[in-house]
Amino acid sequence: MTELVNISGLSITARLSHGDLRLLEDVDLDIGRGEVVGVVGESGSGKTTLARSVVGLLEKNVRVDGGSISLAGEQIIAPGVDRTGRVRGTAVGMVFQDASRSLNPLMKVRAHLAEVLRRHVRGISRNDIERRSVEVLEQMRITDAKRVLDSYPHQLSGGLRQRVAIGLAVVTRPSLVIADECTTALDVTTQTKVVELFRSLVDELGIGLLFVTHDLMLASDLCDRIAVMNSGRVVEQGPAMEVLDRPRQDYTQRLLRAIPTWS
Ligand SMILES: Nc1ncnc2c1ncn2[C@@H]1O[C@H](COP(=O)(O)OP(=O)(O)OP(=O)(O)O)[C@@H](O)[C@H]1O
Repeated sequence: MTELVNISGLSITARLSHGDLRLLEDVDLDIGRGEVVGVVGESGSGKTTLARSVVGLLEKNVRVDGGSISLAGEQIIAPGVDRTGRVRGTAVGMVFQDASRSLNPLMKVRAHLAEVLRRHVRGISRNDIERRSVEVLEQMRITDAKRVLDSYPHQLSGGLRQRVAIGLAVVTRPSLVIADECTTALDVTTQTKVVELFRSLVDELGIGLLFVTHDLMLASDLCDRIAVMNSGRVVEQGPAMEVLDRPRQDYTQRLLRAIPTWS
């Protein structure tokens, strides 16, 4: 599998009024093209910090003080280096937890897609915007794309809104998508459909997917590899079935025991 993302020895610290707090400690993680890598762990283990570091969306009090992140061979993050502005929204798409919050309630879906396309595809024509918008919604398995384009977010179901949010993340044809707890707000049936959609997008488009979740069952359904985080460190990583069926670390075993239906 061709390597797409290489995270090597990444350490990140937050500056607080009473001193420094280590958020990530010496994290190594690779993502290949056409590969889904799940990042799992308890609340506060550092999953979101890791995901946001790849797109440079860290808060002002947070700094990278060791290691690096490369995307398609280009270093985008290192101490004192932040080239994420040039890949965010173009080479890297993002989907966050709550689609209704990432969509502007006053804008129709058509205007959302047009805004992203105009921002990232210089000189794109009106016809191409319309063509690409319909195409991406169809890629999201949305059958009535024209109706959805003419809808405001509140006129769509939660599942459809999340499909639109995923469409917005992939409309610029990124090589990597980062999804942070993007199914958490959905009911179980809709979660399953979103997971199936992600799997087919990754297989069809050959993108890499970094899938952050606290839900190990979901991770087992979708991910090729899994990294388990605890207190800012990756404590275990490997092929999903290996990590989940034969966990080596006590911490992973405890996470699995906390799922009543896991056997
Ligand atoms: N800017 C910041 N300043 C101070 N502390 C921070 C900052 N950002 C994150 N943290 C702390 O770092 C730890 C890791 O947070 P992070 O959001 O990455 O965890 P998480 O695994 O994604 O958790 P959750 O599943 O609840 O979203 C938490 O204890 C959090 O409070």
